[in-house]
Amino acid sequence: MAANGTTSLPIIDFAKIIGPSISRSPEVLEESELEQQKLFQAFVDVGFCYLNNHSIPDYARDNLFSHAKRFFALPESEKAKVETGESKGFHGWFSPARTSGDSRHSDLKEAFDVGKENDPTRPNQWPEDWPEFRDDMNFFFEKCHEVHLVLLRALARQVGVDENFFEPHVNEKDHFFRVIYYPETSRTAFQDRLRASAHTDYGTLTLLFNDESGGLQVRRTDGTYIAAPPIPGCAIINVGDLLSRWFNDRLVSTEHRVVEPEPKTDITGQIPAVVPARYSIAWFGHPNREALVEPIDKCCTADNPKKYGPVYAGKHVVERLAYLHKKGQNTTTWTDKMQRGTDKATDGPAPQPVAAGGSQTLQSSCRCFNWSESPIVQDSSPVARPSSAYASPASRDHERRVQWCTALEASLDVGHSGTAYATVGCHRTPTTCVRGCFRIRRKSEPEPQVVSEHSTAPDTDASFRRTIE
Ligand SMILES: O=C(O)CCC(=O)C(=O)O
Ligand SMILES: [Fe+2]
Repeated sequence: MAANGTTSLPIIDFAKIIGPSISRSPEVLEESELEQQKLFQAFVDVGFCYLNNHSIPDYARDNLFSHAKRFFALPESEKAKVETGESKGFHGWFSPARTSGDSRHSDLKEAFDVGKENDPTRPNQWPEDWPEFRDDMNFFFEKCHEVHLVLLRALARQVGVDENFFEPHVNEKDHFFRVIYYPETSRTAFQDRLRASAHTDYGTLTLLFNDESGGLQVRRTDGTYIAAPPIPGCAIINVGDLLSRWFNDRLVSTEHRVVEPEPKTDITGQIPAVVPARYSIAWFGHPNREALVEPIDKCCTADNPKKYGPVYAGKHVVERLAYLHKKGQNTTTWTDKMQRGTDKATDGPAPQPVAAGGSQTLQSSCRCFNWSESPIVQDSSPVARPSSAYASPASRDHERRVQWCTALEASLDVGHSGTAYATVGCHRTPTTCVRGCFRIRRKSEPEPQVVSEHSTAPDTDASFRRTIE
């Protein structure tokens, strides 16, 4: 399935958009306004564009490509030291094994994923003794955040809302940043598999930086794909599902994929049997985990009535990441099953009942934080666990506990507001609570019930039962 067709994605000039930050002459203002309209229209028409003069230095991109080459060339045993997973906050090395949900069709790739640095709820995992890798990724991460903010402001203006509308919803920088490696592969492998199967991105805007290999394709509304080859100096920007939802689908979150690059003959005139490796850098802008994403009123009209209810960004993203990790990298199944438009639910099933007593039976859909470990989501299986598994060392102080509760709420309950609850809790005061789990209730639920034999005192600390609006 070779990539073919020429691109018709619009090229947007970022320098024009930010022109008024340098000069407020009428020409510059007008040029900026026109370019912002062009950006908006590109996202209405195809959900993708090239961004020229994006202000992120070439050296920063090149540094990341160099790190990526070195990282992915490490022995598996080294990469495995920072392997990702749900319990690792989805940060770290995404191994080829993780793409083998169905090895006949799984993607031909691996990746290295990080979020913002110093996130207590989802710490990044970095390879040892390699501070430049960390620093260069973090630098790039911040630059992308800035560019993305400018673009969001431009988009907000186009629908007549305050240009800072999105800012408070993305200021936590809960973004997802990945360098991707598509190994050298035989051409025949592409008969059954792609480098990245068709998917939409999850968040606000994605900033994509490709090497020269090619192979990215973007789906048009008529179902055909067009090639989006790299253009020197340009990033590729596309709309994610949550931004599309905010705009009530006026902006489209478009399926895309990475296929076999256009075959090139070698000096003997033959098409080589092997396709060289490909690298790319993908920065996925995400709303804050607690952001409630709901169509902007101005985008809901008689012609385009409101299509979605509110959804927590964290829920959307975490569920999709979990799905990706469980099923392998081939996300087509998700796209089929949870196509935007059918994934409208805002509330999931009621919280699972939990057995009280010396051991807690956790339903498969429940998740639990383990207080004795760093505050990251733990998968819990439907097995009885001794309550000691959740015992929190008494030495942990109140502040840490509150921080942990907030983290839990943000990345677990909000992240799984439809399906997963931290169910068991001691609702005693933080100073006397000796257990690591507690229950977060949604506003629609009754007051938390005391379910543990430890919970004889009333819950007096609001931080333990912050209501999810
Ligand atoms: O590598 C690419 O060009 C595209 C990657 C992509 O679409 C993704 O990871 O979401
Ligand atoms: Fe993508």
